[in-house]
Amino acid sequence: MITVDHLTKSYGGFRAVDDVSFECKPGTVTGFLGPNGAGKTTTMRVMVGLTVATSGRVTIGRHPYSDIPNPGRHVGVLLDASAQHAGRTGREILTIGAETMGLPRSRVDEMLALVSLSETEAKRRLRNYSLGMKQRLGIAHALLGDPSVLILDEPANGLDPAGIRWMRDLLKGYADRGGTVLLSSHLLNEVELIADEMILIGRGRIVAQGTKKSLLAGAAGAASTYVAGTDLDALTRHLAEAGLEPQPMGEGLQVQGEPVSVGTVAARNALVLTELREVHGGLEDLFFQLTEDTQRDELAPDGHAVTPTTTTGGPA
Ligand SMILES: Nc1ncnc2c1ncn2[C@@H]1O[C@H](COP(=O)(O)OP(=O)(O)OP(=O)(O)O)[C@@H](O)[C@H]1O
Repeated sequence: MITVDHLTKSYGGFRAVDDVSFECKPGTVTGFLGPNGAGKTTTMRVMVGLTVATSGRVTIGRHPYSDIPNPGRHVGVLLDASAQHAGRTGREILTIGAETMGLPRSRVDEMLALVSLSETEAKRRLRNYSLGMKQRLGIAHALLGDPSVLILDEPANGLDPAGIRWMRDLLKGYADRGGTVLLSSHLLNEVELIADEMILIGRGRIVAQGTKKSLLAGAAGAASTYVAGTDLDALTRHLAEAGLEPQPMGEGLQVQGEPVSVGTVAARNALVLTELREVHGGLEDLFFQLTEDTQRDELAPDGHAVTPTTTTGGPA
């Protein structure tokens, strides 16, 4: 169980994470979603003791990460797949991790097999790894100590579609065996497929959280209708008169209203329809809806991005 309790992290006067609270439960994959700069990495860095919180706290299994002896045996962490010595081979990186945690060498071979890195690839130096290979190695490193909690920052970054499917199955299997997974992403459709629970963050604050179903159910106005017919001009006119705001979409129209309202307008005016279906905004639409006023980068009148005032000196 990961518990984030009223966590705030400020850099100077700028709040990168602003009073954030949530829990990640055993047996579930929690997706931590937000646009660039929303505060995901900062939250995860505080979780694993790399950044000191300004206020609030994070515990993993009721203990702060820094109090956990031999933490790699309890918490698997992947924050930056490139943050390893570029001159070491994949096998060397895993071997050092195994030695540090007091694990047998055989664990290295097991992990290489699990993430499908071949013997030849394992002998290559990290600087010659592709991004996807680095991610696989990072996941192997996170799983090395057979932890019960996984904290992964953008683990799908750089994976090809087959790699994403592989990771999805891996993490789902891990959660099904009782593991706790927190993974961040700004690519919502990836997380949508993996996560049981979602936490949406924008500008350092949580804007929504819950299961995918409950989030979509709570999204006002997410559903609209797609309609096409033999006389699109007449259809557009009658739908507009009925206040249904038709907009061209593909071969037909997208309408703000239920299919039954659209069908009724068509029937009253003897219009032939060739298609009529509800259009659901996915999680992505919901995400944009919820974060549209929390986008971190605003444009100055001259078109240059205005970035918040931050301080970078001193310990993070
Ligand atoms: N050491 C630091 N000093 C000053 N500002 C920082 C520092 N670390 C992070 N920030 C700022 O905090 C905000 C949150 O950054 P963070 O890396 O947590 O975002 P993120 O949600 O992980 O974004 P991304 O999806 O781009 O990785 C950003 O505006 C960032 O510039």
